[in-house]
Amino acid sequence: MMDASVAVTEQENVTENILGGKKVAVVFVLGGPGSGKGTQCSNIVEHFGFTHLSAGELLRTEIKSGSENGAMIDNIIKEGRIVPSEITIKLLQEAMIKSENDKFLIDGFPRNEENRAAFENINLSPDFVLFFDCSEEEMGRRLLGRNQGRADDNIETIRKRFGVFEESSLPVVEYYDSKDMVKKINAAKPIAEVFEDVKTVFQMYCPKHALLNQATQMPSRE
Ligand SMILES: Nc1ncnc2c1ncn2[C@@H]1O[C@H](COP(=O)(O)OP(=O)(O)OP(=O)(O)O)[C@@H](O)[C@H]1O
Ligand SMILES: O=c1ccn([C@@H]2O[C@H](COP(=O)(O)O)[C@@H](O)[C@H]2O)c(=O)[nH]1
Repeated sequence: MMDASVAVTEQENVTENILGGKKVAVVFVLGGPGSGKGTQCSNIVEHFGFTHLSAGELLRTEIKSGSENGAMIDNIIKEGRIVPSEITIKLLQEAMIKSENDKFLIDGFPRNEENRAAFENINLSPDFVLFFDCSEEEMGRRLLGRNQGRADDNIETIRKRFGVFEESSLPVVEYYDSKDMVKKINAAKPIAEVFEDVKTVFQMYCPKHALLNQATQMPSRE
């Protein structure tokens, strides 16, 4: 797996990602439950002008909206299992089309091979995959301390989520790693230190943003 300090260059030979009439850039943000994906995505949004789409958050919003799939999604999340691809992909597509932005962090998706293949079937592919690597012990501590009232942040569901991550989600990371698309980050460090490593990856990916940020000390909003 490539270390995060190795440059990610904008790929010349990838299929163009066209969605809703615009060309979009997608970065998948993967890692175990509690590895810090959401926390670091907020920092990336602020510094590099991406829009953060958390698949889990879109599903929780769908439950709250009282949609016909709400009860089914709720049950799946409480059991730590994975929602069928067509539901999650529809929510992600709608959010990307609705957004005025053209670059997206897709956080917590794809979670299994079926998710990954279904995303490829809509002719979108990620520019790269940011993978937050952290021990279960540390992730468990963080989840139990998160205190956001999430129905799945209890010890029983956390154990199931870890099992699903190991069995179904890690193979997705391995798949992208076999294509040299994974930037692995040591997520066990304090938040600010993790972000230093994340910044290195994104500065290499979007050097124009890095220069703008250096010149103005302001978040880029291109
Ligand atoms: N590097 C870190 N060190 C210590 N605590 C952290 C770190 N990163 C995040 N946290 C805390 O751990 C908890 C989980 O973080 P976060 O919600 O970002 O994880 P996540 O990977 O998005 O989780 P999930 O997949 O369950 O949504 C939060 O309370 C957050 O403040
Ligand atoms: O693509 C996805 C993303 C999430 N889920 C379900 O939601 C919960 C919570 O996800 P977080 O990323 O921790 O917010 C997850 O355990 C799954 O049950 C999903 O099915 N598909």
